[in-house]
Amino acid sequence: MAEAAESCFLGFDFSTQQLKVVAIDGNLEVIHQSSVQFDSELPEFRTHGGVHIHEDKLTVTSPVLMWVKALDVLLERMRDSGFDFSRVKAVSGSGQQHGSVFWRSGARQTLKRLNPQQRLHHLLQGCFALQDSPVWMDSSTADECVSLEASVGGAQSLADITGSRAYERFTGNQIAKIYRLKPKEFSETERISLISSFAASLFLGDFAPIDFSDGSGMNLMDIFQKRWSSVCLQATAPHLSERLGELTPSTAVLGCVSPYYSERYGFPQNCRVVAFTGDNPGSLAGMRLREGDLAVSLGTSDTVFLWIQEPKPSVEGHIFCNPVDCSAYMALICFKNGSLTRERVRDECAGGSWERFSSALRDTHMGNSGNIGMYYDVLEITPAAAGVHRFNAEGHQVSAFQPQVEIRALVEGQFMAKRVHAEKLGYKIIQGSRVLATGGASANREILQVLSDVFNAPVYTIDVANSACLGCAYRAAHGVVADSGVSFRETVRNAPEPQLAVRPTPGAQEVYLPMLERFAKLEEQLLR
Ligand SMILES: Nc1ncnc2c1ncn2[C@@H]1O[C@H](COP(=O)(O)OP(=O)(O)O)[C@@H](O)[C@H]1O
Ligand SMILES: O=C(CO)[C@@H](O)[C@H](O)COP(=O)(O)O
Repeated sequence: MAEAAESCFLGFDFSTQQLKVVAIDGNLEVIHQSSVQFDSELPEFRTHGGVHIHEDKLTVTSPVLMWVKALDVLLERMRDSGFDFSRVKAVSGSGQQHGSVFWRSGARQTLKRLNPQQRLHHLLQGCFALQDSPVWMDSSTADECVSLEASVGGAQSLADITGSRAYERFTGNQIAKIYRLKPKEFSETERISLISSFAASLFLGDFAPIDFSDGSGMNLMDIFQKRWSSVCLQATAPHLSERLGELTPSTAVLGCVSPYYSERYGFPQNCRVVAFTGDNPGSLAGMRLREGDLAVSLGTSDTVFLWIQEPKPSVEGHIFCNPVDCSAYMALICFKNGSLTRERVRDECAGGSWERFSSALRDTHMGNSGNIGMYYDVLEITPAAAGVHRFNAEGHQVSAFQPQVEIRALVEGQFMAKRVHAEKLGYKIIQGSRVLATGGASANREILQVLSDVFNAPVYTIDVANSACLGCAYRAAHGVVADSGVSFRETVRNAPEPQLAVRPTPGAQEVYLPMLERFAKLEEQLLR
């Protein structure tokens, strides 16, 4: 035990709005947490919510050097606070899913010869063919999606191969757009990484492979064979397999950290780098999800995901390879209008205060007297709809609600959409079902109460709001023993269990069952 307390594992998360890290010791106890907010701490990149929304309102990118500089700042801050890097046995991490990094020819040589006297963002400034990386919020590739689906025989055929029909934010469609609109930059590109494998490359000092789980979010990988689908690659861009490199199991050790980290920060030379993955797969690991549980992540995006054994891809939602068990899968639904929409309504109806936002939820009743709202500030993913739509108890569209009613309508509407769409994918709430909540908004008890009431199930949380970081610290610890046959479940056996946060209010089922039916019909009506 004493020896275990001496060792340490790091989990990083390059998410939409910030870079975060969690350190655990060998007993899996959290010993350090830190973060760098992109908008406020790196203002020179002029992002809003970590991104740039372009004039067409569909193209959304982030400056790649902002992520690199955030890593400089985070590691320097840890060193200056006395963090002992010499204890770190392994690092792993995650990134917002689907985003892509285009490395310029020659970048690999630069990565292999990093001068420890200099900051990474100076060393790597010439390394990117595209300075602005497409990210998951982008929805500018509708044409590429149509063309990819047509080339494989339709949306369901594409889902049968890659786990998802064509989605605008998925990396293959983003690559096809860059190939079409920026042929010069594309031809200068030596390697295309996901944000997760890009981050792993920074630690490795070499190009890191894309892992099976995050690779499932590209519309390019055959999720059953766990290799690139040649028909999808050909439909996307020429010579793509060389540019994408190999795929790797999500539990693989990729190598040791670059000497840069030993010399600059004091990492041991044999500190292992375990494959990085997507932030939702990282959260699945951090929440120690069990079959039957439903996870709800309330970050910049809202997502709902589950552990599944027998995947049945459909034209709604996504199937990804499971990040901790190679024989399993995970199903995921993504909602683009998550925290940023809650923040807008908080600012307009609660004077910018979460406390007043929460009071409004406490002071209004379940079911909101029959008022229902759907808030799609930006073109939604699930369902593909835009605009704000409010309906009164008689089902008539109205132009405004009172502030308190607006707040409840937003939160109830967001959670009813999650339940309706999860049930469409076959998820059933049964006796003993647990909802596991994570992400920034899971710190808000009143929001969790609405979640619990709408799902009529108890909601659990873990101590660390960033389950992706924690999950990747666990994955780092697992990676060093995975080769000797130890399972992830075995590795995290003694980690703290999720704790009960709230139970459904008595009577919730009677209120929400009829309301969910109304919500589903109104949503269908809206789409028509
Ligand atoms: N008390 C709170 N109530 C509701 N939402 C909150 C609260 N505190 C933080 N948040 C939300 O959490 C969001 C950030 O969540 P996080 O999971 O860290 O995002 P990401 O990982 O996508 O960068 C913020 O945009 C903010 O709206
Ligand atoms: O697109 C998806 C999942 O398919 C998003 O969930 C991104 O992975 C962004 O994650 P957050 O930064 O919101 O956690």
